[in-house]
Amino acid sequence: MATSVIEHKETRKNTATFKNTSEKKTKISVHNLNLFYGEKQALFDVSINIKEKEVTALIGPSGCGKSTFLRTLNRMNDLIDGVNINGKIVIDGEDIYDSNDVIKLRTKVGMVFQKPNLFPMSIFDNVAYGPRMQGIKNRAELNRIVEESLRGAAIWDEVKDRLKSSALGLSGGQQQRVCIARAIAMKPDVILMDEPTSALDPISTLKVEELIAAMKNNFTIVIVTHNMQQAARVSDKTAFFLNGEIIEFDETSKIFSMPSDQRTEDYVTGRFG
Ligand SMILES: Nc1ncnc2c1ncn2[C@@H]1O[C@H](COP(=O)(O)OP(=O)(O)OP(=O)(O)O)[C@@H](O)[C@H]1O
Repeated sequence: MATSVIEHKETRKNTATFKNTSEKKTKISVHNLNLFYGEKQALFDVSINIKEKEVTALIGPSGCGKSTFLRTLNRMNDLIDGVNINGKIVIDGEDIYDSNDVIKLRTKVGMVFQKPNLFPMSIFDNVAYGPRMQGIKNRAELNRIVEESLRGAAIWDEVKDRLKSSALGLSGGQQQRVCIARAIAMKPDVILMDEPTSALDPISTLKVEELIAAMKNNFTIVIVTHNMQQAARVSDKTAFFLNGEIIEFDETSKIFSMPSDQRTEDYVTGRFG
């Protein structure tokens, strides 16, 4: 009898612990977001809560608004003429469109693009570029940040003996990991990735995918991908976009095995897109 009470208590304790660790904080909260390129509406009433330290994949056919949505999260669309946005994007409790400090926002929400876009300078200078722009001049401090960031991007061992060489001499896959190191060097909370492996060979793709999986311990990651297997491999949650709307957003395992909407099912099973 006594044993069964203890067992019961143990079970309850374990359940409570499990519940606490599985409830992650919302990092990015998007409410009724609409975006127009001039007259043309590209996003329709998009609402989504993105959890901290998870990987969220954005999938959907070409032209459905995935990249447009991704770029709203660090206001990259502000750079495009004629863009109009309404709705709300709240990161850590602040509406990002309320502040004029876009530089602060882009420090907190970093970005990695489809093609590696390193500067024509050394590996070291590429990674140190952002911290230097922030005013860090101390050599030891810069050395530490560069090493830490390259380690964080799982490329330190490959480049540690050639930090002074041109970054453009690296392979495409290595360049993309240095781009990730360059993003990490700014100590962001969130990293946006727009099809980061679409220009890479399968082995480099695998390395970047492994890296993304490891990075979610430290960052909130939102990734646009056309590759269904990639979304299934790296992400915790998946949002399916169609014609500028989110049709379904759920656990990745559910989206790929038991989606609620027929259109999601048609897309993930390759019936269109
Ligand atoms: N700078 C722009 N000016 C005008 N229209 C744009 C601009 N960028 C994107 N669009 C339009 O907005 C819609 C959404 O495009 P977006 O690039 O966000 O889609 P996507 O889902 O990321 O596509 P893909 O998978 O092909 O990259 C498309 O109709 C596109 O033509």
